[in-house]
Amino acid sequence: MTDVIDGKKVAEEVVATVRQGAAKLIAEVGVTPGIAVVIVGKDPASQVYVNSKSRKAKECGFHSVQHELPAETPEDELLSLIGDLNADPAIHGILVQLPLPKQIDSARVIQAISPDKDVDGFHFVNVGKLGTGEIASAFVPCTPAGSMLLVERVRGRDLSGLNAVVVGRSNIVGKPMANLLLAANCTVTIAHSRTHDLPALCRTADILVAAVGRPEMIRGDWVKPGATVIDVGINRIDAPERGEGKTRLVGDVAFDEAAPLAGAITPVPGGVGPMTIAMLMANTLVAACRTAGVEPPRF
Ligand SMILES: Nc1nc2c(c(=O)[nH]1)N[C@@H](CN(C=O)c1ccc(C(=O)N[C@@H](CCC(=O)O)C(=O)O)cc1)CN2
Repeated sequence: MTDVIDGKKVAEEVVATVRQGAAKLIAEVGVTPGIAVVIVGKDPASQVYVNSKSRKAKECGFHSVQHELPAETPEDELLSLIGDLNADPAIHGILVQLPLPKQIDSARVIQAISPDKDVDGFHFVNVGKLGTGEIASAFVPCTPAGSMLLVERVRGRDLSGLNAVVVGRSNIVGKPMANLLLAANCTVTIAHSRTHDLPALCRTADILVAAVGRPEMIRGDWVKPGATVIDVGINRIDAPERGEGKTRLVGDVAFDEAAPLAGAITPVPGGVGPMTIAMLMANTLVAACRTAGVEPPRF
């Protein structure tokens, strides 16, 4: 029987551990984990995500501040806010919601965040630590960190001897996910739009990670029987069968075709997505623990 991995449930478990860890840090050391969530503009999906992040932070017992800046905010104004947050001792984690409006250079903004407060794990220092296997002291990007936790639930922490194929080479998901799988001793291939015979390559994967952003691109006959399939895609498509103008979310994997072959598979919604926000809370607690010189819980 295929195991449909319940990302919501695992995310709730992570959040419960964070809540306990935060309560302990507050009670024993007097340090309240603090997060600043920054959004520029009014992209509706981004607004939903930042509101969820701020709400989840409060649920965890964090000090949480949300900065909502107008879409036309100049880059130097955002950089100045980041400078203030870097200097604020009550803030341990800074999150700038992506994408940013086009007048702002996202790379410059990310590199302006102190690596010690970079709970998104996008700063070169954290990218470099992950790439060189210094994972214990890095902040790992939330979506791949959460995806890895789901893989571990199915396969354990040591993935020696397993072939992993990551479809997608983004800095936010594909590359860090490949590094995490490599650190767990997988044999890893990163595939992308120029890869030849992608279906055949995917059929070699014991662990198949789809992070391409193309609705249902990965078909059922691309999946090796028994594989663990992690679908990172969140694509909104038209759903006329639900009524005029209706839409629905699908992943990068054709779930109905892939599920009968897979040993375990994440659904969309309810798979990797909820893990992203849970791991942001985990990274923020870790940031606060490091500042306080306290050992953080292991996730
Ligand atoms: N600074 C960042 N920006 C963005 C990140 C990020 O990690 N850091 N990731 C994405 C968006 N994102 C969080 O920011 C995110 C995406 C999806 C979900 C989620 O829970 N999805 C649900 C479905 C939600 C829905 O109904 O629309 C699911 O998959 O079950 C959480 C967070 C881009 N920007």
